[in-house]
Amino acid sequence: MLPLAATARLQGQARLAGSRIAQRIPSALRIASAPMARARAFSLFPKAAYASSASSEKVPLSSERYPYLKRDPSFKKLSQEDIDFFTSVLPPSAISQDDGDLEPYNVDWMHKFRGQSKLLLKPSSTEQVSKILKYCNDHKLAVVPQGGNTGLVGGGVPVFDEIILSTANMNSIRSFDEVSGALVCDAGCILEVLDNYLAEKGYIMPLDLGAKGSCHIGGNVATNAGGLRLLRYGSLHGTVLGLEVVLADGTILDNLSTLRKDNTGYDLKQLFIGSEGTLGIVTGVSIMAPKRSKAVNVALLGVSSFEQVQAAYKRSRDELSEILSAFEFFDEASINLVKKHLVAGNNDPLESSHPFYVLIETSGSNKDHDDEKLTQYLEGLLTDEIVQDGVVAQDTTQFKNLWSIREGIPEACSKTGPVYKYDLSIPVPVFYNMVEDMRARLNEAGVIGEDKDVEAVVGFGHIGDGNLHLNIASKRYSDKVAKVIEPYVYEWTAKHAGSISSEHGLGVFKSPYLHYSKSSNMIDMMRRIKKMMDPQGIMNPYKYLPEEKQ
Ligand SMILES: O=C(O)CC[C@@H](O)C(=O)O
Ligand SMILES: [Zn+2]
Repeated sequence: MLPLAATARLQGQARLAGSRIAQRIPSALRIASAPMARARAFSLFPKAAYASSASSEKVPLSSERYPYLKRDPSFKKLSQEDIDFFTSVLPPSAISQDDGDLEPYNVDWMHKFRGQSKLLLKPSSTEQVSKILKYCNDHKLAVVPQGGNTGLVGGGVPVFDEIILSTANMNSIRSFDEVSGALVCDAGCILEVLDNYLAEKGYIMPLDLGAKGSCHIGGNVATNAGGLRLLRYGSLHGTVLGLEVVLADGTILDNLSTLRKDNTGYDLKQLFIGSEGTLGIVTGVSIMAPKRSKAVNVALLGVSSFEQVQAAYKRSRDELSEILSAFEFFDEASINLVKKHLVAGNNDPLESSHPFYVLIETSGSNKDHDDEKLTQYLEGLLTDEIVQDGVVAQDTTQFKNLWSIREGIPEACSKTGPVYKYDLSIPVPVFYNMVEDMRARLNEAGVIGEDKDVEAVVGFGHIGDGNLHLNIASKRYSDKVAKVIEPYVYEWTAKHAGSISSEHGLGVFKSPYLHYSKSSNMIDMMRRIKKMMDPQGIMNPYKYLPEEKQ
């Protein structure tokens, strides 16, 4: 078997019969270094943190954009007495009433949602969180919990004058068990910091997101973040072992268990995973870290149709199943935006453009074995003309560069202005019909183009998780555009028995549409749970559950 380097550049040769494959590989060998040099050009943009470069000044108030939202008059307005109480609990450095300080906490990173909070609290212990919530509950002061503020549905920023309770000062690792891999940490630990800590010990965080440099693990849990390797490690509903949560009335639910198996009573932690801060604040997390793989490979492939993307995925499950750790796809419109907005020059790791791209990652324990498996798989795809072209990363820099293209898509989409973002769970065979339908609808409405409201309609996502990301990158908000997209996108999803949010959650953006994915009995049950756990409704109001019709 040829070493992996031999397939560093895989050139599709449509007329090549299977028996002549051996002749093709040596020719691939000869050009192995050239495309990788091009791939290096993709390292030019920072991706350590999600950061929007545009000014946040022009972001309209959420209450203006969503006029149906009305401040609940039963919530108390802040008084000096309240400030005096918080000053007795927290040091001065952990309290801010300054509009300038509050700006990045009032506005989400996409610059789509703006709240009007006048108070930011940054407790550093669970006891402080408990005292704050008890006080807020007793005085009916509304609270929005906030982690790294990388959410995509306006769930982590206030709508009106809710007090912002940030977990930024709660960032200690409490314990790590090097035998079982159980990690216990504060909610405000940054995902990437945790992953780097575990890397030194030969472990890995079981989730990975483009926002890893900024997002907090508590926020990940509260939103049930999915990410790039859910295919391999499963969802947080499986990997979280225990949680410490402060309830609305200040009660501390201490369940930072590190047990893998615990069959005693209702599994309450599951209720908080994905509850978006509406039932309580996650202050501590216990999570199962898997062993870090010793051999990791990444390949980027150019594919001519979405049918072929599916064929490549199906085959990867047959041929790479035990080492497959990510299978992502994106369309040409996605890479075009990355090239236009994030990469200097018009570099491309592949020789020419393709309608679709697939990024495959394998993570195993035996490099030779994995190289051989991946090589066989890629050769098969080429022989059967499932892919047209491809590169395999040869070192860590190239590995990062290839991932940067995929991880850079959300940032590239937001470069010219607001993005209409949809994260849909729908059957993979109809994935791309959604994107094409939407493109056709917007074209027909005459809103796509250079001097029009919409810059591009892009489709990408986690094929292995059945999760499509549909992004409509725009230059400005427009009612006309919004009406072409919604409620069509939700109706279409419901028609295909899908979910209107596969991983980003509901927040303020999707809560009115919950009925497209959940029955009225289920929504009713959710309301009852909310009322039982937060009878005053102080926890992250105006979000998650649709407004109750009076
Ligand atoms: O911005 C998006 O629509 C997707 C963000 C994230 O879930 C991703 O998969 O990159
Ligand atoms: Zn995603």
